[in-house]
Amino acid sequence: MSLATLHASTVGELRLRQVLDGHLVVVRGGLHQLVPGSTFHRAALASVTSAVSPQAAGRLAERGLEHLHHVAGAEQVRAVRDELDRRLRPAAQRLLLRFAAALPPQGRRLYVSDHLGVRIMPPQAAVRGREEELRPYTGFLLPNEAHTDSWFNTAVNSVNLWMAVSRVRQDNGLTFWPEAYRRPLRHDGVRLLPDQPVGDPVEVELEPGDLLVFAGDHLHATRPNTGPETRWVITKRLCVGPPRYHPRATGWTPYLDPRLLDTPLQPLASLRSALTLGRIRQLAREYHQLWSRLRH
Ligand SMILES: O=C(O)CCC(=O)C(=O)O
Ligand SMILES: [Fe+2]
Repeated sequence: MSLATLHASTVGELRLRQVLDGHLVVVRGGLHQLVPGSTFHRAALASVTSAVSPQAAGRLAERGLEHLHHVAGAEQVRAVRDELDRRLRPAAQRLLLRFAAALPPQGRRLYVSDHLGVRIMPPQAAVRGREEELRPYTGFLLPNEAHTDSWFNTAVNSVNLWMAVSRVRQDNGLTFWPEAYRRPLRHDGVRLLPDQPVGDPVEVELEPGDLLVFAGDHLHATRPNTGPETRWVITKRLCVGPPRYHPRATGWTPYLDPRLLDTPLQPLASLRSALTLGRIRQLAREYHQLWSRLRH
C-alpha cells in the first residue's frame, strides 16, 4: 500500500480550511513546540512505572516506548493506557488551547472538545485471544475499522490532532481513503457497509513528536498492527466554526468556546454546541431510550 501525501506545515501557517478541504497535514515536531520538554513522553514512562513497574519503565526509557509489549502483558498495557489518560487529561487540554491560540487567523471561531484519545496499539500477536474483553477499547488498544468520526458523536466540521508519542510506522499507523472524503457513505452506525467505491487506501509514517492534522470526516481506520512495535498516539479535536452534527449520528459531544474557559462564564462555554439540531436529536435519542427501558 502506498504512503499518504502529507502537506507539511508549521502551526503558525496552518490553514484548517485546507484540512477541512481534505488535506492531510503534518506538523513535524509540533508536539515539542506545544508542550514543554518531553511532557508526554515522561507521562508515558510515569504511567508504566505505576501500572507495571519502575524496572519496566527503565527499560522503555533505554529502548523506546515502542517496546511496551515486551515489558507488559495485555492487561498491563490496558492499565498503562488508563493511567496515561488520567495523567494527561489537563496537559492535553492545555496543549489544544495553545495550538488553537498559535494558529493564524482562520476566519472562523474555533471550538475545542474535551475529547482525549490515548491510543496504544500493540502488535496484533500481543493482544490475540483478548479481543472480547478489550472490545470496549476499540480504537484505543484494538483497531478501529473504517469510519468517519461524525457517524458517532463528533461534529462534521471537526479536525483531529493525531499526535505521535512513539514512532508511527506504516505497519501500525492509520489508513485513509482520500477519494472517499465527503462522499455519501452507507454504514450501520459503526461500520462501513461493503461494496461501495471508496478508492485506494493510503498509510502514514510519523516520527515521535509529529502532529498529523486531518478532518474527522475523512474515511479512516486503524492500520492493524502487523509490525514489531507498539505505537502510542494521543488525539485531541477542535471544530472550525460552530459545530454541526451528522443527521444520523449515534451520539453528541459538546465543543467549547475557548474564550469562556477559566472565566465566570465557563458554564456557557458549551452553549453554542447545545443550540444545534444535533443536540436536539441527542435529547430525542435519550428520551426514546429511557421510554423503552421504562416500558420493558
Ligand atoms: O489511532 C487510531 O488507530 C484510531 C484513530 C481515530 O479513529 C481517530 O483519531 O479518530
Ligand atoms: Fe476516528
